[in-house]
Amino acid sequence: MSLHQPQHGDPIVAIATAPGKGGVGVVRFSFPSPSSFQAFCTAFCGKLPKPRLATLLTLRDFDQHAIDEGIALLFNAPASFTGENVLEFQGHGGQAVLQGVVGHALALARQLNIPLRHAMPGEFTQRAFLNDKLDLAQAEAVADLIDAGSIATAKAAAASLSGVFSKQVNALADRIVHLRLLLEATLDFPEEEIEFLEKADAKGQLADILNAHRQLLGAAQEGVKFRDGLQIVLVGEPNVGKSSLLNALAGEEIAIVSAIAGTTRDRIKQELNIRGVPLVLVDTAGLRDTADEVERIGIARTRKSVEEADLLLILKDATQGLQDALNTHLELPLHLPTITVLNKVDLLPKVPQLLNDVLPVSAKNGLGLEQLKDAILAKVGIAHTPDHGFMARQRHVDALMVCGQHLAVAHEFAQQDDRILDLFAEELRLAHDALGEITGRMLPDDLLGLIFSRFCIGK
Ligand SMILES: Nc1nc2c(c(=O)[nH]1)N(C=O)[C@@H](CNc1ccc(C(=O)N[C@@H](CCC(=O)O)C(=O)O)cc1)CN2
Ligand SMILES: Nc1nc2c(ncn2[C@@H]2O[C@H](COP(=O)(O)OP(=O)(O)OP(=O)(O)O)[C@@H](O)[C@H]2O)c(=O)[nH]1
Repeated sequence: MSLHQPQHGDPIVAIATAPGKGGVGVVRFSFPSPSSFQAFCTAFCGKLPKPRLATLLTLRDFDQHAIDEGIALLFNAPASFTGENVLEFQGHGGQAVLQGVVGHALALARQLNIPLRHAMPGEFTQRAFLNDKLDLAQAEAVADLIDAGSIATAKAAAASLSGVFSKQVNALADRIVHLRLLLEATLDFPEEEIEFLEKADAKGQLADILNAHRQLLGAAQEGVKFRDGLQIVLVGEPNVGKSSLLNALAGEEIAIVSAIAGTTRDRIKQELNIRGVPLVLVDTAGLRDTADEVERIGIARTRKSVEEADLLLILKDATQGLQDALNTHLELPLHLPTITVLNKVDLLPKVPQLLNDVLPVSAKNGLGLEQLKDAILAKVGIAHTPDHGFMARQRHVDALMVCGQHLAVAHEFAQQDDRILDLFAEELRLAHDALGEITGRMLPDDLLGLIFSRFCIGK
């Protein structure tokens, strides 16, 4: 964070590629002012590169020593990612080289009296948002795409980035606006209001809106699961094969995220994905009493994830029979969907006929695992294949919930025939505003700032 308040009007620079070594690394600049952009590019590149044409050049410091050889790519406003004037330098992917490039750029800008500074996290995307290149849900999808831990999650985020989610939000908003306009027009002619509204089928329109809202909310809730991972709680006596099942489920599908250095790995939480849907398996064996302070914190967290769980997997040992009582000291939420899994059926002479919701598997030889995966996704209501879903955040679901509450009140008003049209209209306005929070049309600046500050630098 810089000491002074960052100005949206400053030119910014950042290394756009991930820290570490890579074949190629990219330094990206965004300039609001075309004149300082031209002055800077000419000095920095030795000549002004042609827009959108890869230009090979050697960057030199003030003593004419080479800093790096690379490719410059220039985009004039507004046809760029940020909507401003953008210069990219694609150099060699080492931190010393790239930091050298940035350092030289800052020194050169100082000499030219151009207030170039390091970009804050998310600032490039924030500018794209401010310049109407992306709406807020799309900008958030940029961060989610980068964070995606599986191809399926990445596809869902890419769908949101391309506007699949935003389009549906906007379509719903348009329908509400249409009805609002009708109501406003009617308000001016109170004598004819009832007849007028009946003719225009205001109730029918509202029913359609409620329907569209319900579908969008469902899809968004699914989208949140794509993003945050489904919480699955695994319970079972010692030795029934919890670890074995986990490994078997993980197989080659173990989440890419868990391999990223720096993501803290709870022993009792395992991230994996099933058919590309991210899951967090919470092993309740970790929920024992302990005097250890750190462990206690971990346990408190685990308890919380149990409370928020989407599914309970009860694992039993087939050689022990189904009868044994589940001895768990956990108070498990009763409303949780449950699947009982009978493990080690390979040890039985034949696979038993079982009731619904009890699945025979063998973690050892893989029997029943595909059915278990189907059952898990079905139980938690992931109906869409990742190819058709989009990614969403809890923030979006919350806004859709608020929208739904206002639509429900509007619906009640619509059932009454006396003079409450203005209340009906007001509820529609509030429903509409809630949708505006998703696309960023109705969000205060500080909240916007908070959302973008969670991006990585250079994004
Ligand atoms: N080198 C490079 N690769 C990148 C990015 C980048 O900024 N630089 N991106 C950064 O995230 C992503 C691509 N996103 C981009 C989105 C829009 C525009 C752009 O220039 N848009 C203009 C022109 C559109 C056109 O030519 O069709 C515009 O919207 O007006 C560029 C990149 C991933 N790859
Ligand atoms: N035959 C057979 N053995 C299994 C199967 N699954 C697990 N086992 C064996 O059962 C034993 C216990 O398995 P684990 O996966 O360690 O069980 P756990 O529930 O994680 O055990 P705790 O960590 O003690 O709670 C091991 O010897 C496994 O090889 C199975 O499907 N078939």
